[in-house]
Amino acid sequence: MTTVGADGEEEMERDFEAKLRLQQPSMGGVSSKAVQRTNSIAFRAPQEQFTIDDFELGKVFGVGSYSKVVRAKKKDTRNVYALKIMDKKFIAKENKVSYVKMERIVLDQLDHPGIIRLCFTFQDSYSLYMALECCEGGELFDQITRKGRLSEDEARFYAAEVVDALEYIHGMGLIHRDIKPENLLLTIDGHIKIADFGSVKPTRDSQITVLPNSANEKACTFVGTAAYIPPEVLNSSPATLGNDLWALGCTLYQMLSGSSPFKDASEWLIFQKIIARDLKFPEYFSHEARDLIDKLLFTKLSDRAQKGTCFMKFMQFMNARQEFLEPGEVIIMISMLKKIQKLSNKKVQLILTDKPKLLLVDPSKMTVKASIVWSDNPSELNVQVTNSSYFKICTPKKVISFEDAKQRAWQWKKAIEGLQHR
Ligand SMILES: Nc1ncnc2c1ncn2[C@@H]1O[C@H](COP(=O)(O)OP(=O)(O)OP(=O)(O)O)[C@@H](O)[C@H]1O
Repeated sequence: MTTVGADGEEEMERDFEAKLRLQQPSMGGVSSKAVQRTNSIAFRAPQEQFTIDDFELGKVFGVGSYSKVVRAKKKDTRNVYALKIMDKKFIAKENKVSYVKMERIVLDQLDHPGIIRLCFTFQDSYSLYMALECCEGGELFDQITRKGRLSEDEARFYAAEVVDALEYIHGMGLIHRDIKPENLLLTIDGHIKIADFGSVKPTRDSQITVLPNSANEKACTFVGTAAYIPPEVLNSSPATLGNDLWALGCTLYQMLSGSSPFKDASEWLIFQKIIARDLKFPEYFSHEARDLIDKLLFTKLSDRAQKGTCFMKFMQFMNARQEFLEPGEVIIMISMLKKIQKLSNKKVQLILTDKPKLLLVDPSKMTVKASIVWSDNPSELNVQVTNSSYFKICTPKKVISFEDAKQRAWQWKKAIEGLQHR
């Protein structure tokens, strides 16, 4: 980890600000592009000249290990933010400079409805401030604590949203490394947003621009939270995407049972449990939930990270209570999309099955809202792609427009046309 003195503080201020310029990575560009290490970055979220007096401060949303997050209303615009306030001296003393820089730089380049958005930053002599999109619904952790545990339907809904955002994060070549219910925040209307990107690590082929050395930094350093750390990290193996799968397994277990699977009185005892894979399922877990969690918590990394099997188990878990599927009917493609309407846009799951069937499902209840009449004839059913994020499904009666944050518009067209020509 970086040792920080007065120079460290200066470096932190400089990197936090956007004094430096450079090309932005092309979003959705070539995935094999190497991690860009650079001294200069042109930030999307601007460094403003605001002061804390420009805001009316409200309740404290939460306190992290090196920050306090406060509800803050900008006096002139009346816009509300979650202001993450970090004391410069404390950050320097606690060696958290690299975390702050990483979070600032990474959040700036991410753009997904399931990820907290960074709006702008500013600073004064004592503190660094990050104005984040506000999550008024609190932490998923509190939701679990309040209810004791969540139903499988609720867990399915949250798991689908987390997986959606995590797929995007992994697709950008990032390992989050601190997935846990405390870092899954809820919007006022109950949707999940992943927060706390201080522990993020870019993979070698990441599309994200980072500062020099930060891709190698902390590679084998112990980061994250004890109860959610995979066994290989305890053996000093470098971080992989498998870290987040393991943590997702622990989080899903916690949603369904109320506590994390390897909970114990001390970190040492927790680590013993993790290494021994001392995993017990309450008897009320469904077969599908057990199966998925069991897979996500495979000790052997190569088994855990086998994408196909994980996806299959996830689908089985998601399908477990979906009466709209006939026995043996298989989901070919599923996406959380925005259905674009005149007055307000709506989040929907678009599902394509092998029947073939095209269904619009309410993601919070997993109930069918509408079914698009299937036809093998392209004049009666076709997909028009505007760009990788926008497409329309057209039938003689109806045209439905969608926005796909994961930019899979062309994949949707291919999947539907593939079934028409089967
Ligand atoms: N955008 C937000 N909206 C509402 N609350 C938030 C937001 N961001 C963070 N919080 C709250 O503040 C807490 C601390 O934030 P965060 O995890 O980012 O801080 P940290 O110092 O990086 O913490 P950690 O110790 O987990 O690394 C969160 O757990 C959450 O309760």
